[in-house]
Amino acid sequence: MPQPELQPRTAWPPLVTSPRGHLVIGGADALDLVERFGTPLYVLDEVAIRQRCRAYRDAMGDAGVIAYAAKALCTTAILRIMDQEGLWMDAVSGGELHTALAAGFPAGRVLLHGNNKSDEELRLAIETGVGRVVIDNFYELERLAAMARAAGRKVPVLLRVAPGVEAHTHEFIRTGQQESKFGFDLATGQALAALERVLDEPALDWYGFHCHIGSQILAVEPWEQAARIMMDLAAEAHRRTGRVMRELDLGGGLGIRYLPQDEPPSIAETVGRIRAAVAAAAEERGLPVPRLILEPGRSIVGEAGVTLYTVGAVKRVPGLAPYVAVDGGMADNPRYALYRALYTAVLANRPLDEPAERVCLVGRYCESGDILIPQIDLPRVEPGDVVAVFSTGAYNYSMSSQYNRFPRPAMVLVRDGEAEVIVERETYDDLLRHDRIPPSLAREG
Ligand SMILES: Cc1ncc(COP(=O)(O)O)c(C=O)c1O
Ligand SMILES: N[C@@H](CCCC[NH3+])C(=O)O
Repeated sequence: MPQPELQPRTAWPPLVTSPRGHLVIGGADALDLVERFGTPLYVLDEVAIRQRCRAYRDAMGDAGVIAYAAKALCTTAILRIMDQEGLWMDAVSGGELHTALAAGFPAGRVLLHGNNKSDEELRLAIETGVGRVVIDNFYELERLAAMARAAGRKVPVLLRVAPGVEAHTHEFIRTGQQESKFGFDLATGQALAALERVLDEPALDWYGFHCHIGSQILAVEPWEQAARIMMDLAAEAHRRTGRVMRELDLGGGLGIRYLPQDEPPSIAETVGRIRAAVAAAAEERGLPVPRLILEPGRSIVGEAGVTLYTVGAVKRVPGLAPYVAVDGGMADNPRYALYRALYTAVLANRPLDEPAERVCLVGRYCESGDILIPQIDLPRVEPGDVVAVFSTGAYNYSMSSQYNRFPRPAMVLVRDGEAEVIVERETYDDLLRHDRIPPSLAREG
């Protein structure tokens, strides 16, 4: 049988090894983490997260604010870090807002998103005084206005617009196209109609427009294009209403490195070029430069995360790439199943060994699509090896499930070799927490 040509061991992520020859994450020996906390284990490098927060803040300077998109990874400890780093936060549900409040995150620095916000969510936003409600549609606009009036509040708002920018990313994570479910349509004039309605409403305080073009974007041009489109809208709004847009929110979406060959633009370059594009577009249209808001999620926490798994069964069939099954899978990382997203990995217990075979890394869920990495070159894998999958900090835990009744993994935060649990490993009893056997099913006798 012809053997595939194996890729040499990757130089990225820069592999740091311990004196025992194991992978080091945030100064900690990965095998020590496994011994203490078990697998599967989400490991987050605190220093890497804080560095990215600072890179964003430094690049933004006094031009605006960075609102961490909590959908990428939302736990109280993570939001505490975002608060300490002086970021705002983008919450997309009552649950994320509740998590923020539980973490002591100031409501005044929260933006509330959502294309179908419930009355309860709008009420919570009004009562807690969130910094901005990003209105998505007319139905929400009228309900928010009525609730704000009833509460005697003036609610600060942004209007979300579908700008018609096509970002080159998976269609399921593209959001800026005209036919998107999110936001007021630009082409048919709905965005301006919404603005006129908001300006008529004393209980709503209009700050500006918002758009988000997609996620895992690896070029800056789509934001530059969005900046021009949104400033055209601001100019038209000014002509029609005489009102100046004070803020422009261009959403999140900067991509990260999942594979060695991925080359996302840096945070500094991305924010610098977006700032320049907004300033130039404002000047060309004779408008003041609006305060800029960006909402990065993945690019803050994605590369800071590594998931550790223990290898169990290895199925070797002549003529087929071996299946290497680990003790997690699509329920802790559904991104291959959802988007065919690719990852890279090493054996954490011997990361410097040269690859010896091309394997398919699968999970333990009862689905053939339960694949973590369809093809990866690894040293000859044995049961008991520990696999480290890189760049799992974003949209892994936040999209995890208890499918097949496997409890969710724990999450630890590491810094300078010290590890602390920030999400406890779920137990079998946790799986039963919301189950009820109703009286009609109670056993007789
Ligand atoms: C409105 C909005 N803002 C911010 C984000 C964060 O995106 P990312 O994690 O790609 O930076 C998203 C998700 O794509 C979003 O829908
Ligand atoms: N969940 C997606 C990104 C969608 C972001 C939310 N608008 C992912 O894992 O890539």
